[in-house]
Parts: sequence; structure tokens; C-alpha cells
Amino acid sequence: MAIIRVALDVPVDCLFDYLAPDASITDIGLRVCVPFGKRRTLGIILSVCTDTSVPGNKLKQAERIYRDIPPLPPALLELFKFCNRYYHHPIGQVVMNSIPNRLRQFKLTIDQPSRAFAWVITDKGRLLDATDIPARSRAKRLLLTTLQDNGQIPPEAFKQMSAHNRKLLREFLALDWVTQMPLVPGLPTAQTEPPSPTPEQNAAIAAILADTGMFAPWLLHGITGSGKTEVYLRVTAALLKQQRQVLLLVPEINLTPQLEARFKQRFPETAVVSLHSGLNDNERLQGWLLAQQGKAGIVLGTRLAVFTPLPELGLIVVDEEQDLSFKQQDGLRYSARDLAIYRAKQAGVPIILGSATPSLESYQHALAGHYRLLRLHSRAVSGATLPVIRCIDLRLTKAPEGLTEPLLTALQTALSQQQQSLVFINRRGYAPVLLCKSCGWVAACTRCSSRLVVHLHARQLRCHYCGHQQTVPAACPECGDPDILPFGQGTQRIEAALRSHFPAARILRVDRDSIRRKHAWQSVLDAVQNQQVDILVGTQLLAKGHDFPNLSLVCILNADASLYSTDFRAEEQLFAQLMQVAGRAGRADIPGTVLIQTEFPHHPLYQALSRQNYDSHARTLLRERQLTHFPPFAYQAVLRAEAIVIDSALAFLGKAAKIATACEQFGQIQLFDPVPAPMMRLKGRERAQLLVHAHSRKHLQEFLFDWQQRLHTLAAQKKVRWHLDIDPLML
Ligand SMILES: Nc1ncnc2c1ncn2[C@@H]1O[C@H](COP(=O)(O)OP(=O)(O)OP(=O)(O)O)[C@@H](O)[C@H]1O
Ligand SMILES: [Zn+2]
Repeated sequence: MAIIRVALDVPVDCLFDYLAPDASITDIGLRVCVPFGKRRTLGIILSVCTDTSVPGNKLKQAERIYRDIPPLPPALLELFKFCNRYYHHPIGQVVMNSIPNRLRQFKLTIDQPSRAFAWVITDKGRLLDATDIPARSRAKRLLLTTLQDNGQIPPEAFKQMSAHNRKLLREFLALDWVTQMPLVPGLPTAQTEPPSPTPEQNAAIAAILADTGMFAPWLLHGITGSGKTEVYLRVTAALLKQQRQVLLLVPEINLTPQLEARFKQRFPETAVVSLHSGLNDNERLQGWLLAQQGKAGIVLGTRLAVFTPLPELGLIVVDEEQDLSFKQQDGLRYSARDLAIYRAKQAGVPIILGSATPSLESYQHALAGHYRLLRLHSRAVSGATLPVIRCIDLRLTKAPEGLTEPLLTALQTALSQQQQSLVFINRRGYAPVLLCKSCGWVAACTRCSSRLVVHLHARQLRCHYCGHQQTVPAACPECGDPDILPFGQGTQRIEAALRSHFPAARILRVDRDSIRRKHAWQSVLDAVQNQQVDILVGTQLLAKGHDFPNLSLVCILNADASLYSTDFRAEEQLFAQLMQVAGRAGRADIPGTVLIQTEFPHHPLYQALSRQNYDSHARTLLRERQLTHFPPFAYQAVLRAEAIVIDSALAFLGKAAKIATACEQFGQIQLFDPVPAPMMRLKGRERAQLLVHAHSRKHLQEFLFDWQQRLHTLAAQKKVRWHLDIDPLML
């Protein structure tokens, strides 16, 4: 009698055995409904066998195996198992949280597409000879030739077609002559001539294409505006010709629409599917199924897209590979970039990690020869050069309302030349602090170790960590003095200051508050492209990847705050972020300028930035890391604990440290002291952490495997919530 071993969404790291008389090994990867406790639940079959350690009277029978869609492919199941082992996360939770929500429901419902679909001719349809269709089927012939000539029938045209023609199209669909592809609203359909690659781009493309049939990790290190996307597009084109699928990962959901549009425009005949957390369940399932069936030639998405089944995978691209958003910060704390490498290796295909400021991990891999390095040293648009970067010394220059005179003058000049400017301040809201001048009271969140941010329009104080909101008090709650003032600057305050300086300018603020509405982001991009904006004020949302050709000036405010952080990665991250922002200036033929207001103009980071010298700065940081034995020269994991009071969390970590001594490989690892987390209170709970360090990944993994099992048995765990974070990015 067959036994199936099932992954269920429960926080215990094991599979559950059920009797399934009708099961066979072809059912591995299928969904199954099983009894669990008093309820029924849905799981995924991970193996089928004939024996079990569950006693006969306890063994229950599976209720139903769903064969409505093909099983999850073995490669994906392997990836899940790898995540389970490497991140020490329960297998069932890995599996169930990585598949689309709809697949976790008993009854699989696939709604009619909510977005407009185009009917696009397939290769099969293109190769047909229309004259083979009998002359009496005139409409059919005509429809096929129209499709062959135009490549597709857009949704508007479909709506206007006769019922007969629509029926014919469905027939074509069944014959696999056409396929349906979702369309991005507002997608430009006109084909523009792709640019001819620069010699550097050509060299990169040729190098990658020389070896497409095997695992090859490429680090494409190209300065901002060097045309990395064009390299991705060209390599993608070659792989699509070989009928392979391409997975493109981007850090930010806001980057997907433009990229999607660019890829669709370049490959009008390919199904491009975009997968990110902004989709509804139905959209996500549809995209996922197109990928699983091999119909989606290109899948682009944010980190969760790394779990997409891709039977014909031929290439992976991770754009802005250094970006922190590739790391999931809760549940299964995976790094999508690292999993992408795993997948490329597993599938034996090339992977391109692209960045203007590679992570030190990837850069070191390239220096050590584990990754192959490709460089793009110059900007792609002919005549475009890197911007000039200058610091404005805040110790010598006053900044009333956060803006210095030289900065205002530069903005005025850009305005008079009808060029666009970007003012970058990585803090939303009006002011980060509300302060009482008489007694020193500061508005703080009661649930977090954070200050409440003043949001002037809404007359509210908000916690940016837990979402707590309250109205701005009329007087100081401590001493009653009504003279309480917002202190420091956020995007809203800078916006207001700029409006009073430049009343005629068209100013647009872009931060998480301003783009909350659906499609708000698209209208920002349109407004910038159509020259309806003079000055953009915004947070890091504006920093990444965008290409605004008429932008000539970038002003950076308040970056100093991150210079002296306790996190050893802070400097690396700030440097990358500022290089990114700076890189928005002067991307086309107008030269760019970047002004940084700082109190530390001689800080090595700003010095390296003004020389735009990634390499020397990265090498300096790497030397420091090597001397102090920090990643990438060591491997880390952090055990985090949270409780109502910090003492319980610390006590738990203390016990955890003690039992560690009995664990395998203890001699090969180093435990730091348990300490309160940098942000100690969060959402009403207090948090502490314990860092583990090792020189070999293998030793660390062996230790963690043993340690984690013992942690489960620690008595205190009921009051304390804990988790392990492997390769943590924020400490
Ligand atoms: N060979 C080329 N000839 C002319 N223009 C090009 C060429 N390649 C790319 N471009 C243009 O150069 C600009 C910058 O390209 P892209 O956005 O791909 O840069 P990037 O390397 O991704 O930069 P960033 O890291 O700043 O995002 C785009 O407007 C693109 O259309
Ligand atoms: Zn809070």
C-alpha cells in the first residue's frame, strides 16, 4: 500500500505520512487534502514510499490527491529542500509559503484574467503557410495572415472583432497557433529600434553567450547608466531563440512595470510574466502557471519570483544584486540572490549578477575568481558622462530649513535651464522629531524604541516601525508648554521649503506616503518623462534603477546619519545607495552634478564617492573585513529572541549560548555575547540577539543543525519567540 509523505504548513520540521492507495511516484509534487488533527488541510506530496514509522492504528488516509494541474517539478522541490536545510526552516512552511496562495486552497479556481490580454502568434503559427488553409475559409486565412504580419491582436482590436473571428481565435489558441499574454496598461506598443551595443556591451554579451549551456556566474559590474539592461536584453534574445526561459529578479516592485514594458517591447512575441507582491492571488497564479507550463518566456519579479517553476530555464539575471530587499526579513529568511545562484547551478545555466556597486560578497567572489567579472566603464548614451560630485560643508555653510545657499543656487540654475533635479532625503514625513524646548520631552513610540515622526498634513505623529498614530498634542504632555516644535527634516518639510523658495516650480514628492494609491507610481514616472516635473523630492524609492534622461542635478541631504552606525555593513550599504542616487544625474547628453550636504566632507566614504571610485573603496572595506574576520571572510548566523521584557530574551540567549558548548563543531565557531537588538523594542516586544561566526560555511551549518534541535527543547521557549537568521544582512 502506498504511503505519501506530505509537507504541511506547520512549524515542525518534518513531513507527515498518510495512506494513499491510489498514489504513485508520478504524484510527487501534487497537492493533497489530508486530515490533520480535527481539521482538513492542504499539503504537497514530497515523496511516495511503502513504509512508515507511524503505527498502523495512527496512520490516516489522505482524502484526495488533486491532479488538476501538473505537479511541482523536481527541481523546485529540491530548492525547497535546500532552503529547509540551509535556512533551518521547517520544510512544510518552506513549501507552503513559497507557492501561490491559490494553490493552498482545496478548490483551485482560476478566474478570467482581470487584465487585458493580447493574442500573440506563436512560432508554430508563424511557420504556417496561410495558403494551406482552404480558400473557402477566407476569414481564417485572413486572420492568420494578419497575425503573421502584426504579431498580435491587442485587446482593443479583439473587442471590435466579429463573433466568428473571436471563435476562430479560440480555435487558434487550442491549436497552439496563438497564445494569450497579459498586457501592462499604458504599454507603448510601437517598436523602437534597439540601440547598437557599445563595444563594452558587446564584449560582455559575447562572453556570456559563449557559454550558455553550463553554470557560469557572471558579475556584471557596470557604472550607473552603462546600459546593463541592454546586456540583459541581448542575452535574453539569444536564449529565447533557443526556446529557453529567462528569470529576471529585481529588488523593487516599482521597477517591474518599466522593465516589463521594456522587455515586452523588445520581445513582442514572447509571453512576459511579472510576479511580485502587488498582484492579487489570481494574477499571481496565472503568471505562475504560464511559467510552469513553459509558456512564459520571460519571468520578471521581486525576490519571491525565485520560487517560480521554470522547466526550460536558460538564464537568470539578478539586477542590483547588492540590494537588501533580496533578503526576506521574516518567516523563511532567504536571500533570493543566493537562491538564484543555487538554481543556476542546479539547472546548469548562466546567471548574471548586475550592479554598479556590487555587494562585497559578490565582489570578493569575483576577485577570487569564483565569479567571472565583466566591466562596463562608461555610460552607454554617447556623450553621457558620470556626474561631478561635490560636498557642501555644513560646518561652514548654514542650512536654514535644511537647504544651503549653494544648493538652492544650483536648483535655480537647473530650473532656468529647464532641467530636472532630484532632492534625496531618506526620511519620509515632515520632521523626524517633535521636541519640547522647555523640558526636552521628545515624542516617542510606546511600543517601539523609536521616535514618532511628525506628519504635518495629517496633523499626526506616526511610528514608522509599528504604524502607531496619534494626533499632534497642543502642548508638551510633560510640562504643558505649548511651544513644542518639529525638529529636523523629512520629505514633506523639504517639499514645503522648496515650494516657498521656488513658487513657480513644479515640485513632486515621492515617498511611501505619496505613492500609496494604486498606479500612483506610474503617474510619477509619466510626469517625469513628460517633463511635467521640475524638482523631485523623495526617498530611496527614487534612487534605484530609474532612467530619467533630463535630470541633471541630484542633491543629497541628511546622509550623515548613517555614517556612524553599529552595523558593520552600514557603510557598504550607504555607499551603494548614494552611488545609486548620484547615478540618476546626467544619464543622457546633459552633464550631471551631485551635491552632498554633509558635516563630514572628509569622511572616506564621501571622498570615495566624489571620486566615484567603487573599486578602491570596496577594496578598503574588504581589507577591514579581512582583518576583523567579518563577511565575506567569515560566515554568520544570528539567533534572535523576543519577549515582553528584554531580560527574558537575554536569559533565553544566555541559555542558548550555554547549550551551544555541547554542540557539534562548537570548537570551530565563535559565539558573541547576547546583546539587546539595535532597535530593542518593536511592536511592544523586546528583542535581543546572539551572533554566531565561523570561518567555514560547512562548520557553521553543522553546528546550527545540532544547536537548533537543542534550542527547541529549551524550557523557556514558551515565553520567548526565537528564530535563526542565516547570512543576516542587518544586525
Ligand atoms: N548601446 C547603447 N546605445 C545608446 N544608448 C544606450 C545603449 N545601451 C543602453 N542605452 C541607454 O542608456 C541608458 C541607461 O541604460 P540602463 O538604464 O540600462 O543603465 P544601467 O546600467 O542599468 O544603469 P543603473 O545601474 O544606473 O540602473 C538608457 O536610457 C538606455 O536606453
Ligand atoms: Zn512603534
